[in-house]
Amino acid sequence: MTPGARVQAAIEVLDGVLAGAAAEQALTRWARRSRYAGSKDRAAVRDHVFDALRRLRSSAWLGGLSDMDMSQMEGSAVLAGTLRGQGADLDALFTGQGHAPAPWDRDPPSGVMPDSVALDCPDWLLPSFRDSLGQRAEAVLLALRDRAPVVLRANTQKATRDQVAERLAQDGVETAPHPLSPTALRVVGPARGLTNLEAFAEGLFELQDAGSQSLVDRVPVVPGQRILDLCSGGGGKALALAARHAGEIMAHDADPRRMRDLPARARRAGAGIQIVETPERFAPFDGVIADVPCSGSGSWRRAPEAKWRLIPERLEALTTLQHDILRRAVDLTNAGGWIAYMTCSLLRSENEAVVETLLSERSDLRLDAQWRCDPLDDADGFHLSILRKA
Ligand SMILES: C[S@@+](CC[C@H](N)C(=O)[O-])C[C@H]1O[C@@H](n2cnc3c(N)ncnc32)[C@H](O)[C@@H]1O
Repeated sequence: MTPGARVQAAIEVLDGVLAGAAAEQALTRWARRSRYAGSKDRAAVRDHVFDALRRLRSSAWLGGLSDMDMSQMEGSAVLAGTLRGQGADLDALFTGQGHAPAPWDRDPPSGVMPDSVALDCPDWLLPSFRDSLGQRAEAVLLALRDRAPVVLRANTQKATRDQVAERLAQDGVETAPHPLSPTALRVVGPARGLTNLEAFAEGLFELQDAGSQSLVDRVPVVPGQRILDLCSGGGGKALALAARHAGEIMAHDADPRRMRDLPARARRAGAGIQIVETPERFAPFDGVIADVPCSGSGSWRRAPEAKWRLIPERLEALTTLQHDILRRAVDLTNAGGWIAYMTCSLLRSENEAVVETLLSERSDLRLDAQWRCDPLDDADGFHLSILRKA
């Protein structure tokens, strides 16, 4: 495909996303009906779509649209604005020749771009970001407009981080140690096809953000403890814990389908993780990880459409669920045990506020530690509170 044809394909995918389709599904559907597209074409179209979604509001503005709801935007204007923001030569891409889009001549609106447009933040969320992050808020919002780094977790159950780095180097993948975790390796340069490597099949590494690894590093587990991962999903946290904990680890999720990859991942990693349907039957636990569902605002670089789909009612419902799950985690923990409350959110209302409410309700709990990171640490945004039950 020519560069212009890739842009046109991305515009069509974006139009679907703006009309309400999930980005991954819209991309898959396009790839299915575009058998002529090779892997480089698919990667280029994907990059265009995700670059545009990370900077949706400012791109629409730069493409000549006034500030408007995403459902009213046109993919062509959004992508023209994204490319304009990247300094691309629009005349060379929007040629109207072959499969390339028609020439683009709309200028950005006159006047100053409003703050929330320039920061690519929904209006209603900007005060919460400022309240949650203080002086870091604007820099973090700007960082959320860029691509996330690709970071691996060396599976230290099988090899040291240096050995994994060396093995990857032999396969042409250059990495550098990430300062946030002793298991984290940041991929330097192109990062496609990592999961096709033999080193991956052998369980030498997993893809996992450095912040996520650092959360698990900070869990106060001691040898022999019996641990529950209450919201296990694909098992990212449970697998990271298993690499450093020789003790029983159980995994649960309200939606068992979310755990379907966990047995294969655990086998590959050489980890023993038991999936349990009713954790209460095995309670009490020495430690419970509650990696609760959240806005995902800390990982909007990886799932940028979530930023635009979040609405106040959904955030409120999530906060209620977070309270409920944390209460359950406390009930599942034995006296003297710990609860690790985790989110990939940057918002106080999902993090400190949830923990403060619980502490005000329960006199048998104390807060042992709190930690957070954000994209300015070269990681996704995460929160961790370690609670101890008396
Ligand atoms: C942030 S994700 C977990 C990510 C996972 N721990 C990892 O590191 O890969 C949150 C998970 O919580 C699950 N969940 C939602 N409501 C729940 C509930 N009431 N109890 C337990 N799990 C729940 C969701 O299905 C989702 O898989």
